[in-house]
Amino acid sequence: MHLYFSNFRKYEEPEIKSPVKGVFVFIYDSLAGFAVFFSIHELLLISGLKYSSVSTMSSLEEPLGMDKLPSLSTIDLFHRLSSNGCSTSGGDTGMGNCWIEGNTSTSSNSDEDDFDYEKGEFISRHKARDMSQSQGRNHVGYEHLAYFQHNDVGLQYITNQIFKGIPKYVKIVEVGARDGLQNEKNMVPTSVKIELIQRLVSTGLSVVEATSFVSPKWVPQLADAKHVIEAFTNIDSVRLPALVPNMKGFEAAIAAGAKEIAVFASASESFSKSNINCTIQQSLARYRAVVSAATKLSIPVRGYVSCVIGCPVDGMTPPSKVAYVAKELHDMGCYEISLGDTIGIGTPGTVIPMLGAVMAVVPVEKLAVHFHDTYGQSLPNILVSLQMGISTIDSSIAGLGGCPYAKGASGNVATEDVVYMLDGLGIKTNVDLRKLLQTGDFICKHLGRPSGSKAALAFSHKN
Ligand SMILES: CC(C)(COP(=O)([O-])OP(=O)([O-])OC[C@H]1O[C@@H](n2cnc3c(N)ncnc32)[C@H](O)[C@@H]1OP(=O)([O-])[O-])[C@@H](O)C(=O)NCCC(=O)NCCSC(=O)C[C@@](C)(O)CC(=O)[O-]
Repeated sequence: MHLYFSNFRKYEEPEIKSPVKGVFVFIYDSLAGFAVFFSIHELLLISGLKYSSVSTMSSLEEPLGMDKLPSLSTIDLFHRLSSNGCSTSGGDTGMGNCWIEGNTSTSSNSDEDDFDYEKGEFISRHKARDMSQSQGRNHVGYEHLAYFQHNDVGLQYITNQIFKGIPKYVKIVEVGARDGLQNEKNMVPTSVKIELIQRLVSTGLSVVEATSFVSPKWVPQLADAKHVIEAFTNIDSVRLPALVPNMKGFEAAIAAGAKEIAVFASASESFSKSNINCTIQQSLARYRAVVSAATKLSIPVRGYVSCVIGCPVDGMTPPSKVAYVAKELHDMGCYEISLGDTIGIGTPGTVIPMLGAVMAVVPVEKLAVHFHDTYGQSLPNILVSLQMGISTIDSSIAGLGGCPYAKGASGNVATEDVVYMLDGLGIKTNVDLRKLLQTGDFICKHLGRPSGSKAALAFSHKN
C-alpha cells in the first residue's frame, strides 16, 4: 500500500511566501493522503492557464449544456500533456496502460522562464532542477510549483504524479437492467426492460448485464429473465451477462440463450445466508460446479464478491476475507472478479486496503469495482481504484439499484456520472454521454422518479 502513497511526501515542505504558492502547497498536501478529490477542471482553474472553456464556465447553479462540456477541452489538454510520456503497450484494453508516465517532457517554452520564488526572479529550468536535487528533493520539488504556475511543464509534472498508472481506457459494465431494477417494487414490463437494454447498447456500452436467473419467489421483478435473454439471442456485438445463483439458474440461462453468466458470492457470512440462503463455502462449492459446466460450453463467467467493505449484519469485512473469496472465484475460472461495496459504506480509506489485499492474490487486470452510492463516496472510490490500476467499473444508468437483501443500500453509482468523470479525465470509454442521458431519461420517466445521476440532473436544467 505504501507504494501508492510514496510518490507524494518525498519533498521538503516549502516555506510559503506568497498566497498563490500557498494554494499550490495546500493542494499538494491534500493530494498526499488521497483524502481530497479535486477535479482537473479545478486544477486548471486554480492554475490560471489559458484554457478557454474554463474561463467561460458558469457557476454550479447554472450547469453547462452538452455543447459546452469542459471535459472536451480537458481531454485535448491531457493528450497534449501526455504526448511525450505515454505508453500504450496494452492497446485499448486499458489493462495496465499507464498513459501518463512520471517524466516531465520538453516544452516549447523558453528554458529561462521559470520563477524562483526565493530569489524573486526567473531562472533556468535546469538550474531549478539542480537546486532541487542538491537539496535532496527527489520527486515533487519546490521548483515545480513555479513550473506549475508559469508553464505547462509544471502542470504536466503534477498531473503525472497524480495520475501515474491510471488506465487509458476503462470498460464500463452497465448493471442497471439487473442490479438497477431488481429492487423495484412495481413490476417493470418486459418490453421496457428490453428497450432499456437496447438503448444502453446503443450508447456504446460493451457489457450490459441483462437479468438474473434467480428464484422468482426471492426476486419477483426478474421473473421474466427468460424472455429478456431470448430477445437478444441473435445479437453478438455486445455482451449481456445474466446472474445465476446455482445449477438450476445456469441451466435456465443457457436454455434461454445466455452467452455469458455471472455468479455472486459474498465476503460476509450473514449476507450470503440472507441473499442466497447458504454459507460462503456452500456457495463456492455451487459455483465450482457452475463454472465447470460453463467452461465446457465456452461460456465466460464473471464472479462477484459482495460486502467487500462491510455488511449490514456482520459489520466491517476484513480485507483478507474479501481476498480469500476473490481468489477462490478467480482460481475456479471466473475471468473477472467484481468487488461490490453492496451497502455503499466504503471511502478511499477503506477501499484502498481492501483493493491492496485483493490485488496481492488476483491480478489487477482481472478486477472490477462495483460501488453503491449510499454515502456519496462512489466517485472518490472509483478514482482511487483507477489510481491503483483497476480499469473495469460497474455502474447503473440513472443510479438505479439497491439490493433487496441489503436494507438501506442505495443505488449503484450512476453511469452518467462515471462517464462524465472519465471524460473529464481524458479516459476513453467509447460511451456516448448524450445517448446515456437520453436512456436515463427514458427509464426514469418510466419509473416515475428523478434520476439518481448528478450529471443527468445538471444537464436537464440546461438541455
Ligand atoms: C439462491 C436461491 C435460489 C436459493 O433459494 P432456496 O429457497 O434456498 O432454494 P432451494 O434450492 O431450496 O429451492 C427452493 C425453490 O426455489 C427454486 N429455485 C432454486 N433455484 C432457482 C433458480 N435459480 N431459479 C428459479 N428457481 C429456483 C427451486 O426449484 C424451488 O422451487 P419449488 O420447488 O419451491 O417450486 C435464492 O436464494 C435466490 O434466488 N437468491 C437470489 C437473490 C438475489 O438475486 N439477490 C440479489 C442479488 S444482488 C447481489 O448479490 C449483490 C451484487 C451481485 O449486485 C453485487 C453487490 O451489489 O455488491
